[in-house]
Amino acid sequence: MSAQTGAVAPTTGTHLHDLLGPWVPHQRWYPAKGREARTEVVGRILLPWADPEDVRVLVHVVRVTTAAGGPAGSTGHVDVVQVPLVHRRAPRTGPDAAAALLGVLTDPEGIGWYVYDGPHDPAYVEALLALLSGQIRGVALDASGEQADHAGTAVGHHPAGATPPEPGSPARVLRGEQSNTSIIVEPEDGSAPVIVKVFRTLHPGRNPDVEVQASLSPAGVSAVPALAGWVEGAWPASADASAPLVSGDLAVASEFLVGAQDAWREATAAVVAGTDFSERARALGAATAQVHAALAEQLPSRSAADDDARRLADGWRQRLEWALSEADVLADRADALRERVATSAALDAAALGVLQRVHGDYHLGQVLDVPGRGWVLLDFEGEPLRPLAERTLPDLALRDVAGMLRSFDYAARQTTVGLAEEASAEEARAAASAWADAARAAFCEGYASVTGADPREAGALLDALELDKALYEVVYEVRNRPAWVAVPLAAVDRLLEGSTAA
Ligand SMILES: Nc1ncnc2c1ncn2[C@@H]1O[C@H](COP(=O)(O)OP(=O)(O)O)[C@@H](O)[C@H]1O
Ligand SMILES: O=P(O)(O)O[C@H]1O[C@H](CO)[C@@H](O[C@H]2O[C@H](CO)[C@@H](O)[C@H](O)[C@H]2O)[C@H](O)[C@H]1O
Repeated sequence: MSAQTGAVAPTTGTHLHDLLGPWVPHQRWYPAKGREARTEVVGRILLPWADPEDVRVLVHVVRVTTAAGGPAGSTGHVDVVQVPLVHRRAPRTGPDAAAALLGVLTDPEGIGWYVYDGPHDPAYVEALLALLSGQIRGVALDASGEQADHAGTAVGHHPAGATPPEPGSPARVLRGEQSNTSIIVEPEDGSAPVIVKVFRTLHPGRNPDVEVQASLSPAGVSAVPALAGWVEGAWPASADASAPLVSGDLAVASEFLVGAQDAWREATAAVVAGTDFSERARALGAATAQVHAALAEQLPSRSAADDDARRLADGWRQRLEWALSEADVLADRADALRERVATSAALDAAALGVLQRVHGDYHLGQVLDVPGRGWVLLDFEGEPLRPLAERTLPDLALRDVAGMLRSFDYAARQTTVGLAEEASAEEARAAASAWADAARAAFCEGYASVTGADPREAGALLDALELDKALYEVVYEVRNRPAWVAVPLAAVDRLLEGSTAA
């Protein structure tokens, strides 16, 4: 559970793949965890910052092709990931240098290069800041390492009035559970600190995190961090020399919220201490409703049509089949789940109301408690396991409510994972359940205090969205944290038995 370099012994090789092959699968952001996959470098972008004779900052674009099959018969697919590396003629010194070393690469001239994980190497961080402030542009390299014809392969932007930190400002990689890799930059010249999120899985088109921050922060919405800049890139669609370029965002920079504490930590501390969280959950419900209102105002929104109802229902059915193919722990429940989803999928567009841009992967880890500012919502990228095109479609705001209700359940019940079957464990489970019920109810009340409608009135629709989320979570846990799969699995069972809506 770390965004830092995975613990892999450095290797040596004559091809970059010799180093990437053993290292990439151990990284937190590797999209094919636990499955058979092939990795292939399809593009390289040189960030011309350091002296290229001694230090080369290279962003590698790697295609990860996951094989079909596996224990539950999952379908294969392709992910494109960003792997920034720094190649150095001499080894780097410093506290985290050894941990960030992938290995030593010997080039065709017999010259050795020490290859480091970019976010943990100051040369990459400096180049990233130089990109953001427009001091450099990335340059595409072809397979032989020569400059390729493709223009504009990495270009930084920042909003008028924002001043990205100067290259060389002190920086550190955020440690913690993350799908991407974030670097906190705290300039010494008194200018505003920023957090730069380096996207790991790349997608064509505007990243929703960039889009949402660019729309909400100028509109004065303080419950979302201000945008400080972004880096747009272009990379070949495949390793074929004639492959067309695909463009999309490589990184986003936001104001760094100093002294903030995330809601997951606050909530889990409250569970452990047995403290009531209702007041905080109520405020979070109200903040969520306010951000939903701003998203509906700033980005496209419309009344749901019959097509939308069909799309939503198809989405639930597909999600269930995907979850069944990915997680064999669901196999025993397949019939009951198909029956439940078929019932929920008999939807009427009128019951859906308005569709709008939503957060899409809303949970307690996506919210910060900022001193003097209250709850601030982060990470509008949507679910990392869902295709990007789907994540930006107008959707039900209720999906985010369901996400946060699931998260209160997680916060409470993860404390009881692994407890033996004894009386004290039963008591702990009952206390966790009561805590979750109270937090879920308060969140809905807070939401209703802004919109005038309590999300629980949506009844079966809210349950269907929670079930959809819990199925996603089962797959997420199977892939990332198998010890926690019992948490969403218990929710699947409760939802199959009846409603769990608070
Ligand atoms: N603007 C910010 N200020 C302070 N901390 C932040 C900010 N943005 C993100 N973080 C921290 O980084 C963590 C990961 O950020 P997030 O955008 O959710 O990344 P990911 O998409 O990789 O999960 C958050 O949980 C939070 O602790
Ligand atoms: O990395 P992201 O924040 O984009 O989201 C992914 O990872 C989350 C875990 O960090 C995962 O959230 C699940 O676990 C949370 C507790 O760690 C819990 O609060 C959430 O309710 C639960 O969904 C999220 O699903 C995944 O997309």
